[in-house]
Order: sequence, then C-alpha cells, then structure tokens
Amino acid sequence: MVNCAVTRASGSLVSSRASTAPARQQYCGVTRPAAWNPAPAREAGAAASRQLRMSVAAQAAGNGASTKPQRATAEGKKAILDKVDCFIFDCDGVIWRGDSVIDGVPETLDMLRGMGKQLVFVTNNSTKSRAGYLNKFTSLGLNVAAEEIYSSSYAAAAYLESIQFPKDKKVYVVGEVGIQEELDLKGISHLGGPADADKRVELTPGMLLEHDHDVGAVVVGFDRNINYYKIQMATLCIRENPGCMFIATNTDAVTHLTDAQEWAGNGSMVGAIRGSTKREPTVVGKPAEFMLANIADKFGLRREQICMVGDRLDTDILFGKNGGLTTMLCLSGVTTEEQLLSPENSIHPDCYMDSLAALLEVKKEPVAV
Ligand SMILES: O=C(CO)[C@H](O)[C@H](O)COP(=O)(O)O
Repeated sequence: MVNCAVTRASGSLVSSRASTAPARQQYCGVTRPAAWNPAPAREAGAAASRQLRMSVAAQAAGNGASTKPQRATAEGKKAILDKVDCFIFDCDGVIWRGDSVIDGVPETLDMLRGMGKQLVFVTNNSTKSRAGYLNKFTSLGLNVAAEEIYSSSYAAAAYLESIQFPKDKKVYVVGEVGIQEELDLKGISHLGGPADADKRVELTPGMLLEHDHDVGAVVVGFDRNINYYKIQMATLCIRENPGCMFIATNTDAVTHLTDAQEWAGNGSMVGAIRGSTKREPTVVGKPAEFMLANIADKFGLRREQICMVGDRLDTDILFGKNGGLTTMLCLSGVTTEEQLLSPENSIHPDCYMDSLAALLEVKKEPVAV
C-alpha cells in the first residue's frame, strides 16, 4: 500500500514520499519549481496581508482598525481601487450563478477595465478547459480574453507538467472533458473521464477489475457521471501502482449548479477516493498557491497589487489571504452575511459587499488611479 506523508503548505496539500520502496520514489516525491515554493513568499505575504488588512478594513469601516469583517464603504472601495492593479475574480458566485450572469457584473468589469485594471478569472470548476470557459464567457456576453482565464482543469495539467510527469505514464481521470482537454494540450496521455461514464460493475463471484499499471496519477475533478467503476479504477491505480499520485482539482463542499439550491461539490468525489485509499490528495485549485504564483509571474505583479474577489471563505478568501492579497467577499454566492460574521468563522476578508456591482458606486465620484 502506498505510503505518502502529507505536509500542509500555504493552504495546499503537498504529498511528500515517505515510502520505503525505492521504485516508488521516482516521481511521487513532488519537486516544486523554485518559483512555486510558497514558504518565503508566504511569510512575507502574511505580514503584508496583515498590514494591508488592517489599513483596508479601517478604510472600509471609515473608523479605527477592526478585526471583524467590514461591509465596504464608498471610501473603502476607493482605497482598494487606488491600491490594486489586478483583480482576480472567482467565477461561480461572483461573475455568474450557474448559467446566469449576476446583475451589474458586465458594467463593473467594463468600469474596471476602463480604469486600466488587469482582470483575471479563476475557477475551481474543472468541468471545462480554459477554451470551454472562453466559450461560456462569450455566450454570456462577457468580453474576456483567453489568457485571462485560469481553471482548475488547467491547474491540474500545469501541475503535472511542472513536476515533469514521466512521458511514459498516464493519468486516470475522474472528471469531465475540461481536464482531458487541458491534458491533451500538455501532451499527457490519459484514460477514464467521460469514456467510463456508462461503465457498470457486475459483482459476480470472482469478479476482478483489471487496471492500467502505467497510470502514474489519478486526477479527481467534478464529475456528474461518477460511478462505482471509476471509483474502483482510481482506487486500484492509487493503491497498487507504485508512486501513483492522487491529485484533486479542488475539494469544494458544495456548488451552485442551479439557481435553486446548492449541490454536492468535488469534495464529495475526492472524499470517495480519499476514503478508499486513505491518502490525502495534492490540491491544485484554490486555496492552493499554484495558480497564484503563475498569475503573479505572468502579469509581473507584486502580491500587494492584487485583490482576490470571491464568494467562498475556505477557497477564495483563504487563497487570497494565504497569498498576501487584498481580499473582498461577495455575498452573491455560497456565503451568507450571518456565516461570515459568525464567531465560528475565522476566515475574514478585508471587506465584503452584496455583489460585485457594489463597486459601481465609485463611479459616482471620480477616483484617482
Ligand atoms: O467544481 C466545483 C464543484 O465542486 C466548484 O465547487 C465550483 O464550481 C467552484 O467554482 P468557482 O471556483 O468558480 O466558485
């Protein structure tokens, strides 16, 4: 049985091999590129974040420093717009809910672009590739460029590339077409995914499911057609293939698949494989650091120039806080004001608003940018 020690780094889970079997050490020991090592940046980022949080919260409140999350005031919003050059937006719950654009979002994005802000759209939903999301943005009438989109499907492929996933190994996908499309773009062989959607297991006496011994990683993303065959296949690969990695695009508990209610998220799919393997996954989506390092590098931004806008405390806001970013919570998604302000919640954004459209208020008065 595979034996990986797990260490938590910057909100992400990174597996480090503690196996006694030398053959298993070939590629399960995750070697992170220097730029990706979050430790020094995290310490500096945390200090900057603390300082920034105090100043922005004080501005947002219009009074002295406060530890309680503050509803953003006009003054607070202006202070953030003055300070920040790049906004990273979560998608589901901030830009759209299901397939409906949230009121006022197009106008707010136009306003921010007009101010010269860099906009980046980050989603933990792995069902689509970046190209798939570009189509979604376009079909919703939102003018977004391909290079402004980061999906957790892309993060999974980029992560495997970053650790030099061996060319002769394959990925077993529990997930949808988004992960497959991104793996294809990186030239990484894969199996599973939609092709296994209709597979059924007949548990007749002596039944044994054969699995592919060349699978070196199992990637688990949101999968509306998850079934027992896929769970068993992922389990066999992780438990029986030496060094096989377990990668999760995200572990979100719930998601807004429809406007009407919250639906079980990828956390439920990851949980099934975690349960059968007793292994912790390497998480590549929010709140892991991987995408943030990539975005900051790509646009040449310092973290204090970036504001993370999200609707979820344990992914979006934690992602921003771990990374030393300014953080803004929108109540247009999964988090209610009551949950945010509850004494049980310890993840506090710098400020919060009903929705992104609340930023339009700054249009009423000229803002120096
Ligand atoms: O994949 C998911 C389902 O588990 C996510 O919960 C969800 O869709 C997250 O999207 P976003 O990061 O845009 O809020």
